[in-house]
Amino acid sequence: MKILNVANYEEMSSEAARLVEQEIQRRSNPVLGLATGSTPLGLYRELIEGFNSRGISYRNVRTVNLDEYRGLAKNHPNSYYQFMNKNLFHHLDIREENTYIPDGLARPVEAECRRYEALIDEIGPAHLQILGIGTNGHIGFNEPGTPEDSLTHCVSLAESTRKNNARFFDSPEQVPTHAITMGIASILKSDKIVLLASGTRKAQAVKTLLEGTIDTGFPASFLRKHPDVTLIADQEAFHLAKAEGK
Ligand SMILES: O=P(O)(O)OC[C@H]1O[C@](O)(CO)[C@@H](O)[C@@H]1O
Repeated sequence: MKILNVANYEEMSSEAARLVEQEIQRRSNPVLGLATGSTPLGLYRELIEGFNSRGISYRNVRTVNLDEYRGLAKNHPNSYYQFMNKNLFHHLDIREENTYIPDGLARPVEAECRRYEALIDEIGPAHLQILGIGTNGHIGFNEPGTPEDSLTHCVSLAESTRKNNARFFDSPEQVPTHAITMGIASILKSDKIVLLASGTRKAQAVKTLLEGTIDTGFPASFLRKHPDVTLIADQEAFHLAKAEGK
């Protein structure tokens, strides 16, 4: 794993944007794997800036998102479909039909998971996948216990994840109990992975990622088996690992 230890959130975001833009400029039909959550918001602001002032076009870019809440319609304010439109897609020249996110309402859910995995294989896998990390080591919505060979599937969200994400909803009870997520194997299909971590809240997760064992108890640990992962983390996120000389 390559490690970029940066000063702060802004630097993490601009380093990540630099890697994404490099990928876009060197390919005729780039495929980006995208994430939600608060961590990539700064990256998305940088990409919008790159579109507005550095002339980076998304006309030929296709995107596949990691996950979507189960039971939320596309037009629900907390759906990841809305999140992506509001925080990125609506500010770029990307074509709507080139942006893919699981359908949180599709039934049966197993068919939607199979459709999404087939889509990843058909248009992708991603040339570059952006990831955040949960405090419990989840990537996408792959909670602890998820097997390494998992493909897109429906998950029951950990209470800690629902609690962490409650800040985006009017009340904690409104956080959906389930989600559709790319599996660990689906994520590892990507050519390159860029994992972002910022703030003291993520320090224990970064330490476990770098120093713990590779097993299902900490899903992000499987990233250590991938040949091209770059961790971009700021000083606060690194401080526990650093305290032990890492
Ligand atoms: O970036 P945040 O908001 O800390 O979330 C971390 C992770 O949790 C999720 O939002 C899912 O709960 C992921 O999409 C994200 O990578």
